[in-house]
Amino acid sequence: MSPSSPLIIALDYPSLHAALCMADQLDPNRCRVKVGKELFTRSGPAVLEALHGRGFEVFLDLKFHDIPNTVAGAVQAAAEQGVWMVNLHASGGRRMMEAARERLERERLSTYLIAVTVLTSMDESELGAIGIDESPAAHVERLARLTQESGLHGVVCSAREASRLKSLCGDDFLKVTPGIRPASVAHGDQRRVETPRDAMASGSSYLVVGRPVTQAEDPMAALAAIEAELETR
Ligand SMILES: O=C(O)c1cc(=O)[nH]c(=O)n1[C@@H]1O[C@H](COP(=O)(O)O)[C@@H](O)[C@H]1O
Repeated sequence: MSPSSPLIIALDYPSLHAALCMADQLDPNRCRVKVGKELFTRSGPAVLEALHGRGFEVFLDLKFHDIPNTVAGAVQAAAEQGVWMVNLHASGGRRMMEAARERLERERLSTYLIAVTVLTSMDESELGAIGIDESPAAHVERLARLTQESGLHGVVCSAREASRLKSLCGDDFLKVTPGIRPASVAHGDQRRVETPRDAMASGSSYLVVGRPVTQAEDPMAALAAIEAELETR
């Protein structure tokens, strides 16, 4: 059964063993998990098998960005391994996104396909330095529109943009929001952050939480505090 919780815990660990130690403390009925570049590069598909075997729905976060044919093949490979969700970069463009979506349709694979808009670690000055002269919010909007027109299920954005995207793209278009920081937790490399409660209030569909839980002195207490914060919304 799919968990009703919006929480996705980012298993950003340097080994399969470390990731599974955390997964074994988590309840697949209460959260989903995310496998990212570091863990997948080290452990490969074995980590997906291990997490699926424990009953978790897995978001494979490899943020594909390449020519359409290559990305379509990579998305198919991810979906064939049974992941719940996979992502690519919206900045790869419409043809790339359409090719990936069409491949999933052709193969009758039901994995959620979403696109990263503007990384939550980026602010306006960093966007300017790569030649994008609009605010993060405006650029997120532009890429979210393109993503929706390309037929994907939703986007990764910061929770700060979620409410605008909700009115622009509708309730069913997924807003997956990393950069979640409970009030007392350091922002680290994240720039466009929101607390768990405010992220849900602004229309996020799913909250991606990594270090506030995984690097906490007591990860399970940190997770329980976030769950409690969400319950009092
Ligand atoms: O696609 C993602 O998951 C992602 C997109 C984005 O814009 N920002 C972002 O932080 N992420 C991922 O979300 C997780 C956030 O982790 P913490 O900052 O530790 O909570 C990391 O695994 C990032 O790779």
